[in-house]
Amino acid sequence: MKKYLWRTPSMANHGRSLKEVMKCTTIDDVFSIVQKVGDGTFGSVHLATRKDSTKVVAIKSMKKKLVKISDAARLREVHSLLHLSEHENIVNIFDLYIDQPFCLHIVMEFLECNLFQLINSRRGKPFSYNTVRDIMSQIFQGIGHIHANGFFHRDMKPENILVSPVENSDAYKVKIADFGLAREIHSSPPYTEYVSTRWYRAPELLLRDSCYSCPVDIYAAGCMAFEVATLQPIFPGMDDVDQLYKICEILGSPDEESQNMGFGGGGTWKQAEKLTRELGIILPRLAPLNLRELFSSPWNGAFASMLTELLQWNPDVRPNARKCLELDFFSAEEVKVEKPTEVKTKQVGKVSEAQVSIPTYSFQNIFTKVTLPYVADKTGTRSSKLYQKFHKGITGFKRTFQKSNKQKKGTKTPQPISTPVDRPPSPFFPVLPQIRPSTPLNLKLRNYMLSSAEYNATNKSMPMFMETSQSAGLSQLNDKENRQIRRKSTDASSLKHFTSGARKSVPSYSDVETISPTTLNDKSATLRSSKFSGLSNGSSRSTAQTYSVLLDSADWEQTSLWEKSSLKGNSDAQVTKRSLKSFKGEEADEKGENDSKPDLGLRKSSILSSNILEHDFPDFGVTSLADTLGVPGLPTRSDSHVTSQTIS
Ligand SMILES: Nc1ncnc2c1ncn2[C@@H]1O[C@H](COP(=O)(O)OP(=O)(O)OP(=O)(O)O)[C@@H](O)[C@H]1O
Repeated sequence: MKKYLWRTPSMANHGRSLKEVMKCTTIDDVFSIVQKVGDGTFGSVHLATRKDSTKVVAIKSMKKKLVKISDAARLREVHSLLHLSEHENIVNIFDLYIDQPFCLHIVMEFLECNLFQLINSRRGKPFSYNTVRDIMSQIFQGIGHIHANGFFHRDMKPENILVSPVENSDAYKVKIADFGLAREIHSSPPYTEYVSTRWYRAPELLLRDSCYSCPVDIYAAGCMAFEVATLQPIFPGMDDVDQLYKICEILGSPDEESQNMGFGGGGTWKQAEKLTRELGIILPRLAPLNLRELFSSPWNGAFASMLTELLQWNPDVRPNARKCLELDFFSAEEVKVEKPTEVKTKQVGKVSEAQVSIPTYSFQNIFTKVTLPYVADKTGTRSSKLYQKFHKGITGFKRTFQKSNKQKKGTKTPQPISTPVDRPPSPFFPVLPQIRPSTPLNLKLRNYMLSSAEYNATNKSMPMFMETSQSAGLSQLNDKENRQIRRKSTDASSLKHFTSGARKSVPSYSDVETISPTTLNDKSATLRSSKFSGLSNGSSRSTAQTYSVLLDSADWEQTSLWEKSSLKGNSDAQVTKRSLKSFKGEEADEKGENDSKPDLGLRKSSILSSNILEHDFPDFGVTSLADTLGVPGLPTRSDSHVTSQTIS
């Protein structure tokens, strides 16, 4: 069947409406598809060339078919693209095409990779101070333009920032892409509460405030600034609860008492109390870490101050994009550094008694154990290589694999480290093994786990994170299925409330609920009691200690092996697998019930809440479960959770 296309007139003049679409020829007549360069929740992106010229473009083909042509105008992405004027830090759109079964194609300028791929390609080698500044400045200029045009993006994350190296320089051209969630500032709230990717989700979104606006983009930019400088995410939460906990650990809790216990935290935010009460959760009371103390020079100056400004709990006090560009970080004179400055962090001294232990926040640790057999390019310049290869007519790029100089004769060639399962290998850069993020939480959890083992050995009950007996916490807001799961778990359990301000006996949490494993009559109880039976008697302490030592060693291969063997013979292996599948939303997918991929994070959060074990010990629980199935047990970046792309 011959497919016809409709296309808009040139997008050079923005502000046109889709009524002007024109019927034209088939897409194959216009473009030659070279290869796939990206795959997101809503669209797959291909590198292509126009047949009538050598022009290189990227074509994003939306996965969901339109029912009728006019539906295209209702898509957020199209709506915002049609209304945004051109800007050098916003990806430029050339044309929109709709073919006959009403599939929408967005033809746009092609950039070599996204910021996440660029960060990965650094293989642990930090960008220079000036490069970080340049990248962030372009991001803020782009955000400023979006906001000035009356929109906010709502899904700022490294994957949605496109980057191309500038020829003959170590600078990058940076452009914001993916307006699939963009919303008009002056549209009336309430807005969808569940938007944006978790790691970059602002506190107001995490706490389900339905009246949010541009500051969500500023907060996300703050998270990205940290990531560009340190090459690792600042808050890699495994679910929404874990996300909030990680934020509290670094920014301190948003109440006055906690903020007064340290310096340079995320400030106070009165609204948090109301929102948490409505959600039925209690935030842990943690003192802030002083971001300035985390970094070494020159990062501990204007850069750390900028982070403190951007990552504020209260959205109303976060600076707008224009003010961000006026911050010292951008206005200071160029920092002359011969070599890229490593973002080294040092151990922070005790801030207050409220913090049981303040961990060493060392970025160095996570890089030392990883062998990296891939090389990107001997010269380090990628742009020219890409275009050279491209123009020679090579349609696919093979990753180069080089023998290490240090390799001894006769030893085996190191094998490439497998790439993360949720991310296709980048065609341009080597994809590095997913490096286990290291935040203070890991260490805290270790301490918590050990102390909990000790605690449980005497009390024979498990602490439950953050939920009150009256509420189902964050999970309560989720879909019917999750409410059922929650009810099952709550009904079956006898919840007993006890408060313990003594964080030394049950570390990390101020208000803790206990739930007896013996009274839980569901799968999660079986799972949990079998999994943690070890922790409540003497022998299991050594298991926890072994695990702790392994984690300390940062030898993830050994740790993973140990985790696997510790699960061996577990009669609940099937339940475990099912549990993981359901938290990944796979069961629903298999049944075709999860078409629009709604609320995976909440689903996960909810199921984790009902299973409790992963909540209490994310490292212990989730990593083991995931490794059993052969998938990385890390919080994944792939969960961009949105309910709908159409304008409601
Ligand atoms: N213009 C472009 N040039 C090069 N690569 C691109 C371009 N646009 C998108 N990509 C690549 O494709 C990936 C997916 O694109 P995009 O984020 O627009 O899709 P999506 O379905 O909206 O994703 P998400 O799951 O974040 O909603 C990006 O992360 C990027 O790597």
